[in-house]
Amino acid sequence: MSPRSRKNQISHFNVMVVGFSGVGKTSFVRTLLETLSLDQANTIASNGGKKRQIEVEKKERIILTIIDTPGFGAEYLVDKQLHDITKYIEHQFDLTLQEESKVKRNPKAVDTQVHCCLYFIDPKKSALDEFDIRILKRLSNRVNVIPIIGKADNLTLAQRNRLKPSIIKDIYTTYKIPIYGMPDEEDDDEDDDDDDEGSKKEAKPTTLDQFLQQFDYEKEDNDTQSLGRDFGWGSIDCLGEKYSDFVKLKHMLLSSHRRYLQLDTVERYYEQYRTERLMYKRATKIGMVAPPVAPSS
Ligand SMILES: Nc1nc2c(ncn2[C@@H]2O[C@H](COP(=O)(O)OP(=O)(O)OP(=O)(O)O)[C@@H](O)[C@H]2O)c(=O)[nH]1
Repeated sequence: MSPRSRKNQISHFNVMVVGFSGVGKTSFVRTLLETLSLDQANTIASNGGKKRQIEVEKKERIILTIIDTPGFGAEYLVDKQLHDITKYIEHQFDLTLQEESKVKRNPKAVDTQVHCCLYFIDPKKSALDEFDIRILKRLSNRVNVIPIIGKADNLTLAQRNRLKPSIIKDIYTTYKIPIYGMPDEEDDDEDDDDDDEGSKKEAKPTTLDQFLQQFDYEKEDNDTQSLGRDFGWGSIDCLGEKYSDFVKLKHMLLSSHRRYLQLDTVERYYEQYRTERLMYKRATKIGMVAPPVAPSS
């Protein structure tokens, strides 16, 4: 590939932020955009300003799209909101499926699949509750999920040190939710049979522990360019490793893990969705599944 065509190659990377209302999703997005020295001209607003698209690295030509979803509100609406979020993710798979089935594919088709979903956990909780579990289970069926402890500056160090292992235990051991980074049993078996394949997989970073991040942000009115929160008695620098894992997460998302997240999306989630759709189509064709009936008025 010529240096010129490599330069012109664009990689789309799409990240979704999900969580209950007020857990700091939008503040996180703002922080990320601030640290990327966002050129406002490159920001596009759609669906009420919930989607932002930017070019993050000139050399690699990555276009980052952040989908900021409305926070979960009343408990009775959680399932409806969750349904809308999963429908959005599935719709992006449908677009790829449609594109793939064309005789002549569009070489400029944009990859809109959601490569990663950051799930913000309310720091007021002492452990995951039934809603978190339900949301995490459902999302991790369709997308790479990375759990985040939002607004963790509200916690003392002791509280943080209790909450983090408790969440890890719930996800890995108690509920066995297949979030991003969870080693899956099939992979272990394959590794035993195939050493080469095994060594390739080892290269994939799988440290869930590092993914539980905490964030803090409020931009100063006088714009002194410090990304932090001023409490009067002192201020917190959200880019400081002492207070927040923001810098680590940003590096993982945009550099060290980006390709793995994109690959996993295609190989694991899209392929699974594609198989489900094709099987459903075949089943409806031979009459095993009745097509959905419109409700009678
Ligand atoms: N202490 C603290 N406050 C925060 C942090 N992040 C956000 N906040 C504050 O929490 C409030 C809600 O933050 P948002 O970022 O709007 O939360 P959200 O999750 O986007 O909320 P919805 O849009 O309702 O879903 C705001 O007043 C923020 O200033 C944080 O890391 N620490």
